[in-house]
Amino acid sequence: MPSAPEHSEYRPVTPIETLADWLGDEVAAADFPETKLRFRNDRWAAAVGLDGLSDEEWLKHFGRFLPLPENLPKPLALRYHGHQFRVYNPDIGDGRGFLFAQMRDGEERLLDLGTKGSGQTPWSRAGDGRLTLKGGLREILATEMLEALGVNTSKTFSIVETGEQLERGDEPSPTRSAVMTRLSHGHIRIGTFQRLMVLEEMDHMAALVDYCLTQFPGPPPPEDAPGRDEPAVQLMHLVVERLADLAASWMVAGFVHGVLNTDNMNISGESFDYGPWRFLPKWEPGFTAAYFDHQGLYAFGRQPEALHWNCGQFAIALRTLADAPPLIAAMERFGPLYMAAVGRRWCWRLGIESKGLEDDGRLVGLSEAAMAESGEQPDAFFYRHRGGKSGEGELGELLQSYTAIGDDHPYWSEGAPESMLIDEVEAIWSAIDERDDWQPLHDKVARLRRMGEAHGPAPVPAGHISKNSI
Ligand SMILES: Nc1ncnc2c1ncn2[C@@H]1O[C@H](COP(=O)(O)OP(=O)(O)OP(=O)(O)O)[C@@H](O)[C@H]1O
Repeated sequence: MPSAPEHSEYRPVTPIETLADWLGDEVAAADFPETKLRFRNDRWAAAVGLDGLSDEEWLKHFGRFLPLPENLPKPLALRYHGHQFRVYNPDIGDGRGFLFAQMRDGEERLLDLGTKGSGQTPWSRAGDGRLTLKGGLREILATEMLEALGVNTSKTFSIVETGEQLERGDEPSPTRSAVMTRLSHGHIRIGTFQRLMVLEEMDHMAALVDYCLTQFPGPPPPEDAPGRDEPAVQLMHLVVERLADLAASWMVAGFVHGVLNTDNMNISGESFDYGPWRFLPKWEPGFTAAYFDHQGLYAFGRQPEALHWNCGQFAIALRTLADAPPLIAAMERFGPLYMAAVGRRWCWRLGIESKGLEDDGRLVGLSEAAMAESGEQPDAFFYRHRGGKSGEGELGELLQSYTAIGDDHPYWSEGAPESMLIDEVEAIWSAIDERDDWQPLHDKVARLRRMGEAHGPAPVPAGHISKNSI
């Protein structure tokens, strides 16, 4: 069973303070016409000592963003650039969000509370700075499902409905508005580094490398890695390790993120920004989530390559601080790390003990072929084969050679796996939209958390922080 952090004391800290002058711009939250509490993540609130807040206090914090945290004078809209669908865009940045507060959890890990839909900033361009309620709902569903499937994801901490009518091209409009608060270890993106490279702010880049190494620590590079004493090289290795594992975790979850731009890549390795995401209805590498992804650039099966490409952009930014060969050596680890992580996580989801790269790789390949041929929905496949059960032919034989980890959670014998297909997402939204009925959402979240309990913690790369330890 995952263990809860030792204590739950809320201690505001702002290690970002020393970088704030050049990393962001102070902004104010929008003055919303109303604030209605729609979702408070009490599980994670307990982990950071905020579960004692009354609903009224909660709304003040996460609807009005008051009082301002003691050490962070004002909310900070963070500056960044990024490659969007491989085209460099220097005009982005937090256009509808800001860093609201920083805390440390019971294990001294940094946690950020960031917002989405909290109003306009210097980076809003033509945007209204708002988030739709449906967008907020989709963030809850994606993060809860992914957390239960062992993905290192940001957490949806709060959704407050804000009483505005928004116009959107991709939702029937006018549509309801919301402000979200997101909990994650950090909000430093690959695009944050790209911006510093383009603006030739080398001192800032070095300071940001130090910040990331200190706040999101991990193991040192392998013994034989060239340049392993260089901070930039160390950070490169950590990001390669994290993103290889992240890519693997999405594949094992059957998840298609949809928008794998470099501004959506967190240095902490956490998955975040859930827009047009989908879970696979069947095993199909070409399955594309975003209606605007006409080339299928971020299709399900291309996600590992997309993250590898993004690591390349990170290396190019760090090239201003380090030589190329050590950065290339780090990049070269992505493929093998990804393969190992897929095998490890595949076995974890099947409830069997890993047998090492070769057998696990074969198991993954045979499973993929079986799903592709039968059209079986991936959640159903993993559930049916849990503990190495079932399976015909070569796959069945191989599965039988694995040792089951032994499951005693009732979830595994109820016969019905949880999934998160688009029809269910739309049905949950319809209940809210048509009848203001939030019960289907709360029921779904409870079932997903139960599935998470049944799975237990996923294997993560050695020495890395994982926030799914509640
Ligand atoms: N309604 C909006 N108003 C202002 N800016 C917006 C709006 N929607 C998106 N943006 C900005 O467009 C860029 C890309 O949007 P994207 O959807 O990737 O980010 P986001 O979802 O707003 O934030 P995050 O990446 O933190 O989840 C970002 O700079 C974002 O702030």
